[in-house]
Amino acid sequence: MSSVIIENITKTYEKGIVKALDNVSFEVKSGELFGLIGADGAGKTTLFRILTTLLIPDSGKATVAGFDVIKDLKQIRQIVGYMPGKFSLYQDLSIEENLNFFATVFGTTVEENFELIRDIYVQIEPFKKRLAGKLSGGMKQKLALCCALIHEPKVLFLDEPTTGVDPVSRKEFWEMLGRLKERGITIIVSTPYMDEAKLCDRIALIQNSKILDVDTLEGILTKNKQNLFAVSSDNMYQLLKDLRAYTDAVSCFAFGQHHHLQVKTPTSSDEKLRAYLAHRNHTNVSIETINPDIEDTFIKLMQDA
Ligand SMILES: Nc1ncnc2c1ncn2[C@@H]1O[C@H](COP(=O)(O)OP(=O)(O)OP(=O)(O)O)[C@@H](O)[C@H]1O
Repeated sequence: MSSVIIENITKTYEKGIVKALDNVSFEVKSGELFGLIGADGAGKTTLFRILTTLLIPDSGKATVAGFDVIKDLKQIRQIVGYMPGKFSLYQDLSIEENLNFFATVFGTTVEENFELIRDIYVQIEPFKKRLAGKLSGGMKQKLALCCALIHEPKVLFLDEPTTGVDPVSRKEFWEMLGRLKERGITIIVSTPYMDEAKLCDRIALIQNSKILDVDTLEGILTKNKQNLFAVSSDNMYQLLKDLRAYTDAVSCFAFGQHHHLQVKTPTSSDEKLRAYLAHRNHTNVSIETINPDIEDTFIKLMQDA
């Protein structure tokens, strides 16, 4: 059963000049941990605001747990938890006060739903008198998650919860999401970090207001096979230019210590490429055939779009 259904949602700002969502459609199944992956400005926050009834789309239809995001906003607000990317906490209230405040707004108490947040809350409880404004990034993130959970939502929307958070806290956060999923909560989480795709049941890739693909990570990688070489030499700057000018090149991008070169021919030999680079006076050349990862695939989908 689908928990969230999005059909042809379009949203613009500034009298139609800025397109934030362009005919977006996909479904999230009940109990899924679903990732919305895309760079800054792709449209993730706009979609979350529409699904949590804070914004009205220009056109299209969406339902959350069967409720319509325009007609049934009261019901939706009772059953969703939303952790916005920014400003979800009252900085001059303490941990304890923030939590009590959010519980009261939803007509519940911290005690009533404590079991749901216990795991997360025990980690910040020693600091419960501290003002939210004085907490570290990781602690703020845990408190914000507790506040989004305190009314026991059926569907949880988390907008870039791990942006700007250290790697250890990021890992812990995803482990917490795994435990919440086991309790049957549908979770939709947005992130600009491609490596977090592997932690989701399914993902939607979003770029420039459009959905590029929706599937499992494996599904997306399998559908978008490409012939790739990881190439390096002593002169990486010139190498990028030369690889882009290579006759068999489709595209080439810098990836850390290597450039990833996509070639047209499946049987393209590295010998031919090696000879070409030698002719261009490159030294210390390394060429390796590699399988594309999610970042390579995202770039390919962007080019195909
Ligand atoms: N209130 C607004 N007025 C005008 N343009 C806006 C507004 N909110 C968002 N936009 C624009 O809409 C597009 C999508 O923005 P959105 O915030 O939804 O993306 P995002 O993927 O969440 O990125 P970010 O993490 O930077 O917020 C961007 O071009 C953004 O500049």
